[in-house]
Amino acid sequence: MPELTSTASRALRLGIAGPVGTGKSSLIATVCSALAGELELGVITNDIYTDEDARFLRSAGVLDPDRIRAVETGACPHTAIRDDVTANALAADDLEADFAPLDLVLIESGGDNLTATFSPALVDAQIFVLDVAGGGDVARKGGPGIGRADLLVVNKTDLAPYVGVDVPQMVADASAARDGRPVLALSRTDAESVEALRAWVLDVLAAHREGTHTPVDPGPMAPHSHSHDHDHPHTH
Ligand SMILES: Nc1nc2c(ncn2[C@@H]2O[C@H](COP(=O)(O)OP(=O)(O)OP(=O)(O)O)[C@@H](O)[C@H]2O)c(=O)[nH]1
Repeated sequence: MPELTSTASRALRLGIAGPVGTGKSSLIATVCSALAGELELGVITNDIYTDEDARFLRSAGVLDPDRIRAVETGACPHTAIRDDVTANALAADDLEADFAPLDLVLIESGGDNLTATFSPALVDAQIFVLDVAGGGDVARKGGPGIGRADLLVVNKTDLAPYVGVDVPQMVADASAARDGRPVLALSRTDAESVEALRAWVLDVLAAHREGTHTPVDPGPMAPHSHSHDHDHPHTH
């Protein structure tokens, strides 16, 4: 049985979760562009049956393609980040062994559900990503990731005028749902917001290294069913 790396000595493991299409892969590309000059980075993607997200990130040219690994999760992508994290933990350990010493490993969830969260056994901190195109109301509806992820990102703010969303109101609603935990309005086209994301990541990394950062469990996802798995439709 391979020995898992101790949390004290290893890279910060940062999970990125959120519904399909909210911009998780793009956010990872943005973080890599912003930090690749100063940190040693690795990326793990989770897809149901493909390595599509890993291929997108490799083609983005923001990181050595060998530092981007794909975990194919099968029918329940949230299981691999929450219930049995072995495949992801081993992929992170492999990346760290191959490119030692790494500072930061970003892990993208498969993201088929509004309430998917990472286990604190896999990641030290997690970002939950919403976008303005999903509507201003979604932040108010809550859920474990929206309520208790270490950072909530309201993404694609450049699209707000086109979808009729009031970004300050959406951020205020999200902040209220989070009891003051941080909320960041982000667009990859807004340099100031990208700088704020970079600063947040560096703050968490500094706390991780000092041993003052405590991983938090946002809580389990809501009961749900999988209709996309035609051979084995199921609820859990
Ligand atoms: N306008 C705008 N579009 C964005 C931004 N970030 C991402 N997108 C676009 O949103 C779409 C989805 O982005 P992805 O990064 O693939 O989203 P994802 O959450 O990784 O998607 P899945 O992996 O399918 O769950 C793509 O067309 C991106 O180009 C942004 O800041 N502004």
